[in-house]
Amino acid sequence: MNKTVLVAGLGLIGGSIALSIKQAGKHRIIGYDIDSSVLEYCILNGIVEEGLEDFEKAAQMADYIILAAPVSKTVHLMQQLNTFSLDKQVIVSDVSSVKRPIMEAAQSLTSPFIRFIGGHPMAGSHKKGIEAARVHLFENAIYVLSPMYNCTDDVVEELQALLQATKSNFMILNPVEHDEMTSVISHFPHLIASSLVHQAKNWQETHPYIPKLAAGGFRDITRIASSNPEMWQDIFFHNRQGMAGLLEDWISEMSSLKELLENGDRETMYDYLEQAKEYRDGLAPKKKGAIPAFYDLYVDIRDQPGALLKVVELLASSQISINNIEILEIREGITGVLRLSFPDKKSQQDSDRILSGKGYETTIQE
Ligand SMILES: NC(=O)c1ccc[n+]([C@@H]2O[C@H](COP(=O)([O-])OP(=O)(O)OC[C@H]3O[C@@H](n4cnc5c(N)ncnc54)[C@H](O)[C@@H]3O)[C@@H](O)[C@H]2O)c1
Ligand SMILES: O=C(O)C(=O)C[C@]1(C(=O)O)C=C[C@@H](O)C=C1
Repeated sequence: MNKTVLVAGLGLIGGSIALSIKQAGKHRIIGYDIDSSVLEYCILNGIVEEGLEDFEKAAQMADYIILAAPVSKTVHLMQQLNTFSLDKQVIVSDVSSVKRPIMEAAQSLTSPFIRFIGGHPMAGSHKKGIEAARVHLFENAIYVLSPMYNCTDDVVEELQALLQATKSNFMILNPVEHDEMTSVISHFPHLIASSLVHQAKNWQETHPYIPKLAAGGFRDITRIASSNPEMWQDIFFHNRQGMAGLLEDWISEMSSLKELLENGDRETMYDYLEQAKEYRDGLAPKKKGAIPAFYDLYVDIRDQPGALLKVVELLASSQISINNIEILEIREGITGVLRLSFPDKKSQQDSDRILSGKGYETTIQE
């Protein structure tokens, strides 16, 4: 009989994990969420086989539990789990963006039936909720696991076998290493993105055309400021010491930059920008990591009605599969460029050849 996976918290992340496990077809999936309309949606759309409003009952049915609520709520769910009467081993994991509070809560788990392995899939979106869940969300992403001391290798391997359905790449990290690195590469950039938006908003009071001038650059660097405030305040709260430390670094870096600007030192400024470019270019999507491993091709489709359909048809007729399509606007409401993401370099290059052969202006993302 198939083992049962309980996903508790069926939003963007829990929903995406449930969808990928369901697609792999090896487990029975049940769901628990504090919001009954989310459970209804999941049942209606076949994301879970059963939705339960009683967490204890759901936990008793499960062989695996994935906790996918906001960080504070996940800590609370872990405390609840510890009081439940369980009668068989259950492997429990979470998806929280901060690991220290989770692993501290894990140390207080006294139930002999629970094996806890912290988890964090390093992919997501600025969207929230079950409607935003996607089966391929974690494909090629890093999935961090932090096993508790009482987890033997076979328990970790068993969880990995389940999460293999997400097609992500596992990395074992301790919670301290995890939090230090995600602070730099995920949490702090979010804080800065929000602060840039506030700066623009303040300037708008005296410069009313600011929003009209907000072009690609501002939109790219502030996309994540459109994320779920509830989730992010929780992350910042649980990682407030890390954030404060990074803010100190940042303020000192900004002071040096200010000096550089005031001194009009063009050569040093050039080096500063060049070094940043080199490092950023080295994070190219094809290198697996925080940025998903896709091979992108940009196709100019301005003034070409029906171009999306034509492009897809051309590639489909050559049996090329596309991982993702995004229509990038050159200006608000004006379609400019298609970003096509492919699973491998060959598909990217073949598509480039086919489309440029048909007169499309294409650019490969290096
Ligand atoms: N959004 C991202 O990009 C991202 C990426 C990786 C990890 N995470 C982590 O994933 C977790 C969930 O984030 P999300 O983006 O899926 O949020 P979300 O808002 O899309 O979904 C959260 C879900 O949890 C449910 N929920 C809230 N409290 C609950 C409780 N006490 N019991 C059961 N269900 C409860 C909500 O009803 C909702 O359906 C967070 O811990 C976050 O740190 C988020
Ligand atoms: O792509 C986004 O919008 C995200 O913010 C995803 C992102 C990140 O890369 O920082 C956000 C939080 C997570 O815990 C993991 C991934």
